[in-house]
Amino acid sequence: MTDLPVILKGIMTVDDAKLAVKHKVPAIILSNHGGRQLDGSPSSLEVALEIHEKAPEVFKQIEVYADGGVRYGADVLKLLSLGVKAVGLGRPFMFANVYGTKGIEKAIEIIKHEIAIDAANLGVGDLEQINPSYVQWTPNNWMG
Ligand SMILES: Cc1cc2nc3c(=O)[nH]c(=O)nc-3n(C[C@H](O)[C@H](O)[C@H](O)COP(=O)(O)O)c2cc1C
Repeated sequence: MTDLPVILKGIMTVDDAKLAVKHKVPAIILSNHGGRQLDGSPSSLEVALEIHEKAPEVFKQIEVYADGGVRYGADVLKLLSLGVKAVGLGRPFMFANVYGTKGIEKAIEIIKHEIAIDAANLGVGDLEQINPSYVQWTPNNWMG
């Protein structure tokens, strides 16, 4: 076994997020595994929004991370504003890797730049200060 913290990836419901809190899991990753498994499954942003609406305390009780479909700085900011602590990107780096290390470095540079200018345009000088008031949320249309 390992002494490293074990966290749960693939959380897709409010109830499962609450169960993770109950069992004192150190962190969860909201993820539909890049939407590759189940066509029509909600995005991690929609799941984050549902947690924000139904059990916002979860974001304070446990570290919540998210991945899936994050492509632009604004995608990162939307997730962070809901209380997500860290965001993952999968395929963008996989594709950037066609150009090797230089491609990965360029992809990091682009997303960092987008996060910075989008945060500045929002008037957020410090990402620690971002919160749900920065986004006008619309209802989640997922009917799963
Ligand atoms: C080729 C490929 C294989 C993957 N295999 C797994 C896997 O075995 N287990 C898993 O939890 N997620 C897997 N994922 C999902 C990633 O871990 C991650 O959640 C996803 O790629 C993030 O979404 P994005 O690619 O839209 O950024 C895979 C993704 C890709 C593209």
